[in-house]
Formats: sequence, C-alpha cells, structure tokens
Amino acid sequence: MGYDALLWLSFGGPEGPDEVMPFLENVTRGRGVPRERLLEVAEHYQHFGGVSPINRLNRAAIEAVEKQLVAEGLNLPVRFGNRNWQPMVEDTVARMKSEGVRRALVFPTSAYGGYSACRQYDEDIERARAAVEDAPELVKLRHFFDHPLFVSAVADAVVAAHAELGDRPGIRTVFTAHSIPESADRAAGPPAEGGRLYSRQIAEAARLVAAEAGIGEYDVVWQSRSGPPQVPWLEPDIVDHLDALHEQGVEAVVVSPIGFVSDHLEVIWDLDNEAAERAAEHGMDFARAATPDADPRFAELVVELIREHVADAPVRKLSEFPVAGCTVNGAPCAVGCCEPAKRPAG
Ligand SMILES: CC1=C(CCC(=O)O)c2cc3nc(cc4[nH]c(cc5[nH]c(cc1n2)c(C)c5CCC(=O)O)c(CCC(=O)O)c4C)C(CCC(=O)O)=C3C
Ligand SMILES: [Fe+2]
Repeated sequence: MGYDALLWLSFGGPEGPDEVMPFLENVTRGRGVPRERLLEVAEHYQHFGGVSPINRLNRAAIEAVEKQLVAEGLNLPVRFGNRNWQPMVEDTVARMKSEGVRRALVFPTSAYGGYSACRQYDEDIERARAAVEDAPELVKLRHFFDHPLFVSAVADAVVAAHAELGDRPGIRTVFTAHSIPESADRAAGPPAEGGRLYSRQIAEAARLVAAEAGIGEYDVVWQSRSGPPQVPWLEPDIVDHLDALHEQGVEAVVVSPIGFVSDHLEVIWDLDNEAAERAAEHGMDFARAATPDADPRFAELVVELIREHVADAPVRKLSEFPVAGCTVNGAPCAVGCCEPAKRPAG
C-alpha cells in the first residue's frame, strides 16, 4: 500500500512537576510570551501534580486506532511523537527510520488550519526529518473539522451535555477554541483564499455540529489567550462571554471545546475550572461537552483518513471548504500558507 507506519503527531505535555518549566520553555521558545504568563500557566499544571493528561490521552487514542486498523485489516504500526515534550518527534522519526520505515502517514492531533494548528506541525515534520539522515517520507493527513465522524461525535457530546442540564429551554450552547493572535488568523490559509482559515473553519465546524445536534442559537468564542495584552487576539474570551450571557439573562450554558480533540490542560483548567467557576458565580448551570477522542468514531475517523491514501476511500466532508492540510515532508499547502508571524529579533 506504499506506507509502512503512522506517525501520531501531537503537542506534548509534562508528566511530573519538574517537567513543567522545561516544557513551557520548549512551547514558547522565541514566541515573546511574557515570563509572568509562563509562571501563571505553570501553576495551572501544578494543580494537577505537574502532569498534563495529554500524553495519556494520546496513548489511549493510539491504542483505539491500532485496534481499528487491525479490525479493518490494515497492517500499519503507529508511533507517537510530540512537538514540545517526550516522546519528541525527532526521536520518534529516528526510531522509525531504524525500524526500516521508508514512507509514513502522519496524523496531527488538530482538526484545523492556521499556524499553530497546522503549519507548525509541518515545521515539526521538517525539523524531525532534518535531524535524521535519509529520513522517511512523511505525508500529513488532511484537516478533519468537517468530517462527518468528527461532527457527529462532537454533536452527540453536545446533546449529552444538554441532557445533563435537563434539556430545558433557554440553555445556551457555546463553542470554544484556542484563541490565536488576530494577525495569525488573518495569515491563516493559502493567501489566494483571503485568510482567516482557522476562525472560518471553527465557525463552520460549530455550524455543522449545531445543525446535527438540532441547536438553533449558539455562540463561537475563544479561550486560553496568551501573549502581551496590547496584541489583539481573537475575542470574545469564554469567561468574559459568560458575563455577557449572564447580563442577557441566560441561566444555563453548555460549553463545547470544538477546537480540541482531547481533555488536555486547557480544557480541564480553563474550562472546567475557570469558566465553570465564573458560571457558578453568576448562578448559571454549566455543563462541559466531552471532546471526541474517546468516542469510537474518532478511531474510525483516523482510519478513514488513512484509507483515503492507502485504499482511495472517498473523501467524506460536510462543508464546501477545499481539502487542506495534506502536506508532504512538511512543505506548506501553498506558498505563504499560514505564515508564522514575524517576531522582533531577540
Ligand atoms: C490553535 C492552538 C491549539 C489547537 C491546535 C492543537 O491542538 O495543536 C493549541 C493547542 C494546545 N496548546 C497547548 C499548550 C500551550 N499553548 C501555549 C501557547 C499558545 N497556543 C496557541 C495556539 C494553540 N494551542 C498559541 C497561538 C500560543 C501562543 C504562543 C505560541 O505561539 O506558541 C502554551 C504557552 C503558555 C501560554 O501562553 O498559554 C501552552 C502551555 C496544548 C497542551 C496542553 C496540555 O499540556 O495538556 C495544546 C493541545
Ligand atoms: Fe496552545
């Protein structure tokens, strides 16, 4: 079938208190995130003993995908590598090379385009290949924000969260995704398509999920911003938005972290703690919808994306957005696609 392995490429997270600061330094290397922000984020990790759930969740998702591959008769070993923490993708690609892998597919744990969600994973692929002599060819799978299996898994989680609040009238559904700088959103996507690919894909995913879940009124908001306060990022922030909803008389909210595939630290801290607490201060009922990684449809989705390459399976998608994100050896989708922001030297 032309491919020898699947590389599961993710963000990474610390697995002990001493790993938190070195991890954060890896994440923010050269990105101008203020030191105070780092110390504040470190504290969020320390609330959980310095352990992010992200690596454990990736390992569990990989196990489900391995089972699904076997069930579908595909012989493709899965290897796990991260951008910011062990197992580092450079080491994983070196291991794959020593195992005789010549060509591998790559599943990035992000459904969307944009620099942080897509192009930076291409940079990871480039960096890892540059570190390994005669490195395997690495073909990254496409964006899946509009895949029917992703949309239906997220929609069922939203329906379940509504049920938790008693399915009463007046519950507001709020979709949230990681905020990014306004400039990064403007630069997101192939330049010929006018930018804002990240926020447009998030809005489209929210529309598709709301339609499938039978929800009329919903909002799309942002979370977990960092960077200096004078730099504009996508708004409104989820916590400010809860204040606004309270002022409008909304008494119950379902929050769906549509921008993420698993319950990593930004979900369990920024939503389950900070946002839930603000809702409680307002006397609002709050239910957080599950992320899709543990849903059986998520493993099916990954294998279906693989089958598009190894078995010419049809490309299933619910939106009119062009297929994007499938790259070879980290070469961007188009010239100038999702260009990283120019950062001041030093
Ligand atoms: C779009 C997007 C996704 C979704 C796509 C995807 O899933 O890849 C995402 C995921 C994640 N972000 C994560 C963690 C962090 N992100 C940070 C910083 C930043 N994120 C950004 C964007 C995104 N981030 C941006 C524009 C920055 C500013 C600095 C920079 O341009 O790099 C920082 C630094 C401290 C801070 O400023 O908050 C941390 C610790 C974790 C792991 C959590 C865990 O450990 O469980 C995950 C999955
Ligand atoms: Fe992030």
